[in-house]
Amino acid sequence: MTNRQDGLAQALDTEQRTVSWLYNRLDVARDRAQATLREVYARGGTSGTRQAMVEREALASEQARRLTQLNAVERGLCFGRIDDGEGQSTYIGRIGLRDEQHESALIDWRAPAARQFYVATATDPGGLVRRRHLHLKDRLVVGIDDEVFDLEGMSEGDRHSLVGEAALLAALRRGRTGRMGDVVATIQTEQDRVIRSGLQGALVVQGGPGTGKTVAALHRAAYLLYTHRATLERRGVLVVGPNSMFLRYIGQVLPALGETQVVMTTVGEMFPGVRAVAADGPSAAVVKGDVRMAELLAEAVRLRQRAPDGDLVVELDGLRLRVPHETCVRLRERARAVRLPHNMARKLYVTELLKDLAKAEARALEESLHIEELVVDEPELNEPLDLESDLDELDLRLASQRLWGEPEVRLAVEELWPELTPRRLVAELLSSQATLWEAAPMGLDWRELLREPDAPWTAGDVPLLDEAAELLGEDDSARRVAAREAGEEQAEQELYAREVLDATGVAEQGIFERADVLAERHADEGSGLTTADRAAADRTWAYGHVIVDEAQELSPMAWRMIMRRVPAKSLTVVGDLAQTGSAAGARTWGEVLDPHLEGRWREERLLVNYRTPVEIMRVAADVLSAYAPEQEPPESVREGEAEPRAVRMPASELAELLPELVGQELAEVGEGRLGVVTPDALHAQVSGLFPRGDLDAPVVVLTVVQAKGLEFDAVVVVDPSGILGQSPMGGQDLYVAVTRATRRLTVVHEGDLPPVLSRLA
Ligand SMILES: Nc1ncnc2c1ncn2[C@@H]1O[C@H](COP(=O)(O)OP(=O)(O)OP(=O)(O)O)[C@@H](O)[C@H]1O
Repeated sequence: MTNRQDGLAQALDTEQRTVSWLYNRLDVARDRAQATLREVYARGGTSGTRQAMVEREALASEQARRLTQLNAVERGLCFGRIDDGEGQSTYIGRIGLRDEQHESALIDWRAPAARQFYVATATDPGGLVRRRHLHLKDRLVVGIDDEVFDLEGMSEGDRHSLVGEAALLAALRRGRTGRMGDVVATIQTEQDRVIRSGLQGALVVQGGPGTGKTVAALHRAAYLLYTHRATLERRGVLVVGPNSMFLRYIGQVLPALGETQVVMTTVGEMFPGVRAVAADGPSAAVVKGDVRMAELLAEAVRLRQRAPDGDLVVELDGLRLRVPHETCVRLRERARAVRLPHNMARKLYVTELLKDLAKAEARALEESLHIEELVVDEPELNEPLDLESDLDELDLRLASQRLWGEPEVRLAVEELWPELTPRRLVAELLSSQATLWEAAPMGLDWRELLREPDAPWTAGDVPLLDEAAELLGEDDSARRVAAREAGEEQAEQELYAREVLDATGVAEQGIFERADVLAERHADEGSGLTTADRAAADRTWAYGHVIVDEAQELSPMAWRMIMRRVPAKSLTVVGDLAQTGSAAGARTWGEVLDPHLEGRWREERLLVNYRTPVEIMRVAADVLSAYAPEQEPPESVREGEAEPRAVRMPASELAELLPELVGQELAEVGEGRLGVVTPDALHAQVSGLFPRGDLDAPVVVLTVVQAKGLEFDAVVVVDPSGILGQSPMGGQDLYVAVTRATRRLTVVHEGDLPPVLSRLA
């Protein structure tokens, strides 16, 4: 055995001992959590005092959460070690663990003490002499990578055990599984800056394809939850992605980091009860996303607050109740002046109108009595009646209540100031040429909006529904009373919770930070709902932090909706302006963010591409310089195994030749995954050539919109000219398509290759 092999064997042996011991600590922690859970359940169901119940619930859910977390970190529990010049070693892992003496044995990757593992460089080692990556298979240490910052500072023994292969490159060479994995072991310094950036304010992460924007944003979510758990568990974290396929692709990253309480959604799903299933054409998308749609909707609501053409006349039991036109106008203006949402202002309007109708009823009654000409002997009874002015407040209230029960009165109110739901307002608006014409501000091409009344909702409609909900408001007085009562209850719950923490000693174990968090979790006693569940179901939920991925695709109207979800304006905005595919999307970050944040946002740039090898990136750079010359392509971190190529294939032979080509490519990537990216128009036809597959299937056929944010070992781009021509952003679409591959790229074309791909000719 050479000295070096000897050193490696020794190092593996040493690390194995540490790692086995750490797994043992993990098992002990799990057993303890399980035992506590069993014990809590054994104490019975809903019997006992309220305090006992709260105590049981608190312990049970907390231990269950802890167990989930402990189970999630089984794979790759410990992945790194840093050594300082004093001979001190620190192990870094997915979770923090302590030894029997309560001394720290494994440091959570998010803790400040772990930071040096990610940021130390040869020029600025920050006191480290070595950084070591540990590669585990199950619980076995199978490999070690060392980076030495100070050879002199290391002991003789350690110098012998030095091992080196860049951990990052090893991670990047791994075949894709169809799901994004976490990268805790290999976070790069520029990504670490993004991940650990403060919670306050908005952080924009701009970077080319494959620069790790998504992965960094997700690790940032885990970091923020760890660092600000009290705030964020209470308010929740929302991740907004471009489509449900993408959400499935990234769905395992946070659970693998032990974080399960994050709400993930798309713009099309952000209005509870509505699922956007259709897509808008580029022109309609631009108009729907235009910020002037907010004015149009506000005007559409005003148009639903009508005054009758002449006087308001309601026929009731043979009486004609007449409210003069001017009175109706005055009532409407008074109700508008309170500046409440439509449905709330309606209450005021109806109350006032009913009073006027009650007076009108009295007048009508009086007139009818006069007509009958009551002649009585007693002279004082022959005085003209004045029923209207005889009505006092109580009479008016009673009369109003009675009138509100009359269908004729309801009908009249429905005509003048109807109660509206967002869906009704938007559906009726978008299918009425006359209303659109009347409500649209100058210069907005409202004709693009026209559609059938029962047309399915699109993702572009969802921000309109949300805007409408704001303008209409809901009558939430009952909910507010309940909330006030719940607030009183909360104080009581907190007291119980604090007692629980003290009594059980759980607080000392550092599992809970705050009694109010615990109390809030139990305010929903019996429903079993978590913060994430409650937040996802509530349109008006105010999140503690929002992460928007592929943020360049969002329209100004979608931004208005997102900003409503995060009043504290604590956001991570992740995207690439060079990949904007939606005609309604962003051209600059300032243009979409300044209206909400007035320049109060900071930007980090990621410049290194971890996905696409140099050879493929050269092709992508040609596309970028033709269609978005102001944008810089990122620099690839590695060389590829194969030159990208173009294959000519007549459309008539696609059915036969494409599966053949895909088969060859699949054979090249072995266990890896392959994505076929097509123009929208070819998607159905090409999909039909392959067994239907989701992300885990070896072959997936996608449009560019669906492929956004995803990656595959091999990519076959079909009909690049079709992609270029399918929308005003076709150039950006082609850039997205050719940057999805981690190893191999093939472009299939029928006619001449578009000039931007001439490198492949
Ligand atoms: N530090 C890292 N260690 C290991 N792998 C990494 C690292 N950073 C990024 N990667 C890998 O690079 C690939 C691209 O990352 P990601 O999808 O986050 O990029 P992106 O910038 O969001 O790309 P796009 O703009 O195309 O959506 C992923 O497979 C990711 O796991």
